[in-house]
Amino acid sequence: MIELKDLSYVRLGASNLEEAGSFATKCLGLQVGEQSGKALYLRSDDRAHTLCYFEGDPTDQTVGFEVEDESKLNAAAATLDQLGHPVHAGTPTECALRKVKAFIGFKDPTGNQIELAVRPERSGKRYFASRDAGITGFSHVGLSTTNPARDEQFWTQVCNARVSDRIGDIALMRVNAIHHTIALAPGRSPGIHHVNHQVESNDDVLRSYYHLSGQRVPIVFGPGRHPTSGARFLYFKGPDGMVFEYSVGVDEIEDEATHRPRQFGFEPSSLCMWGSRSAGVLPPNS
Ligand SMILES: O=C(O)c1cccc(O)c1O
Ligand SMILES: [Fe+2]
Repeated sequence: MIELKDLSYVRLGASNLEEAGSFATKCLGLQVGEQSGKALYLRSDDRAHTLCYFEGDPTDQTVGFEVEDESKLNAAAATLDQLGHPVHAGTPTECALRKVKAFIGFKDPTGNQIELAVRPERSGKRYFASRDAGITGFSHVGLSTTNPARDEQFWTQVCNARVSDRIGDIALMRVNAIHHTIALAPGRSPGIHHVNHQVESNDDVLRSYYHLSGQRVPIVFGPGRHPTSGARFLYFKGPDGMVFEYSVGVDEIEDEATHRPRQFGFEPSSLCMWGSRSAGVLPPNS
């Protein structure tokens, strides 16, 4: 079994790197860790980066997860290979671009580009952004799925994710105590559905609602509250249509051994208990 320890980074192709950088710093509230040539490294916590925008195709999107060490990485490569997922071992140049000691890349059954990494770089400097969005960290990703049951099985049976809750057939899955690190989202093609950062308080969610509205950033869902994780949230659209989510107050699963996933209906009240309706984002295109 592959054991994912944590979410490590997302890599997003940007059609206009300057625009992406401006959104990330002035709207989202990330800190530029480093700008090197055609890549922009952005920080949200004490790591060297958690988001990398690179000049390229916006459909080129990758999620990186941390695994324990190189021996676990090698075992993961063997497992994936056995299951018929072609595995690419990161070259030294590719490792340097990700600021990790080693990584492997593969595709999940939908075709999402996934990487497993060891020893992602930390920074001696604390995260300090020029826009105070109240970000406390990088928390989860929504991943497109063309077959929710098949992909839930892959993530739980191969990668040791555990289902915390389901909305219809859509699984919210954890890899540690946090309610979910991976949320599956039905879609027609692979890709990242949304990128979540946690913020400190309800005030931060609402402050951002007004700030982003003023910057003419499209708000696509919320402010609202998820009955599943209990989090208060706001979703908005960034460069090349990528959806970002702020949330605060995501539950932790207290007892790993006894937690049973709850089943929520596939209906709007399962996504927001305050009555907010999404603009085609959740469920996608509805
Ligand atoms: O936080 C959640 O519970 C949640 C539920 C549905 C969709 C999401 O993106 C979520 O973050
Ligand atoms: Fe989310």
